[in-house]
Amino acid sequence: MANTPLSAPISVADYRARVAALIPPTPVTLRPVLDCVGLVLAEDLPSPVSLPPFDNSAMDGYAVRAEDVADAERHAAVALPVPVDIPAGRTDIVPLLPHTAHRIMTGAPVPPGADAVVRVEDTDGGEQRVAVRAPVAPGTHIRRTGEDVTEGDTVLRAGTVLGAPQLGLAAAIGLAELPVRRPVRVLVLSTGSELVAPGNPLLHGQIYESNSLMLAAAVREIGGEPIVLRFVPDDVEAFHATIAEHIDHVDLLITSGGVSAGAYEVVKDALTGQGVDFVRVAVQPGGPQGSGVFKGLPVVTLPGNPVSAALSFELFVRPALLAAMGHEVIRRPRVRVRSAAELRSPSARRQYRRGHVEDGVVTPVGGPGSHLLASFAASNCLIEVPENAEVIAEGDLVDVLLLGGAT
Ligand SMILES: Nc1nc2c(c(=O)[nH]1)N[C@H]1C(S)=C(S)[C@@H](COP(=O)(O)OP(=O)(O)OC[C@H]3O[C@@H](n4cnc5c(N)ncnc54)[C@H](O)[C@@H]3O)O[C@H]1N2
Ligand code: MOO
Repeated sequence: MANTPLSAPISVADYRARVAALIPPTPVTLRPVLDCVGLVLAEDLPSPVSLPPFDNSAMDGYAVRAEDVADAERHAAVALPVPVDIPAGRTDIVPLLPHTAHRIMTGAPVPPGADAVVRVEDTDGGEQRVAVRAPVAPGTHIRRTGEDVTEGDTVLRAGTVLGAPQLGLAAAIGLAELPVRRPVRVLVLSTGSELVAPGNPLLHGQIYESNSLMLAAAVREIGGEPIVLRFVPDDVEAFHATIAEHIDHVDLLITSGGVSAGAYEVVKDALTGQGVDFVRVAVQPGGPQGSGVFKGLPVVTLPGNPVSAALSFELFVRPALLAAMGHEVIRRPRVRVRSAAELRSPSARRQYRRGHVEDGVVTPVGGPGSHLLASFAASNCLIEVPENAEVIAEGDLVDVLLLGGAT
């Protein structure tokens, strides 16, 4: 039985801060480079090597002294002996003697004594002797040591979000593992006796369970590791038994459903008086919320209506999880655009409507109902109607949060 009275509504900002305070930063761990995609670097990285590590050729051709081929022309080639062949990967050093050429491949070390590379296209391609048909200026087609990175330079700063170019750079300076904040581990649990796992037949009165999958996907989208516990029935003992075995291995428990004012509010019944506070946030959808620490485990209980659950995750949980993983940018991009339609919102509550923004104009998608998941799935932004606005007129400016996704 749910019997805790709901307290006065608290603001979106205050509730966001409350949830953020629940989830401490994850520990720093060393992970193989490829397992760091999307994670945040925890320490500055000085490069142990220069890049390039040695002067090397940018072209397949011949390493020469520029002065030896200064008179070369298309119809008056300069002929030079080719005593040495330098494929990429050759590690011994054979200096270039004046009036000779070394055949050299892209990426191979330029021999001491050479100051330019002639492209093979500007020669006859000879192997013992080469006819050079064009002059080159000193320095031509040589990639200098340290041109990209100087040994000891900080190449990646703590706080960098690691994508493909950053991970490529880490490998290029010889690192196999990186210090990162490990992904948050989030237990996702849906409740509700009406819920049926997708793939099974439905009886009248039942619906498919979708919140656990949606919330787990949202955790994964930001680089977290969800563990989905498919719904438990509206039964307090089953709820406690279900989470008991995971409680020591996760950073956060997210539940959906069972937090409003009805008679079978299992989440509320199981967690009231156990470190979790149930409150009302001045937002629509997503009003009924709960959060706290249960037996040492941070818990956020989201309302069950699918759009309420998704939006609550978006507003309160997502920024907290991103911050715990070391992200500095934890909010969605916000832009101010014109509304293509009139919007009505309850007073003293911030409303988030689903919308589609394009070319500076946002068009609402679907109504305000928190069961309208298809409208959410067809949106690319959230329209933020402030607490003090009950009507947004067509053509008025509104803030939208860019979600990406549907275009
Ligand atoms: N008398 C009142 N009734 C309600 C109030 C209220 O203030 N007074 N608040 C409403 C609001 S707002 C919301 S939001 C919901 C929140 O209720 P619960 O968190 O207890 O959620 P449920 O009742 O369990 O479910 C609500 C709705 O969502 C469907 N649902 C739940 N879980 C899932 C899931 N995992 N996958 C798909 N769909 C799910 C469920 O079948 C219900 O239709 O309470 C209002 N009522
Ligand atoms: O606040 Mo409920 O979360 O609107 O649907």
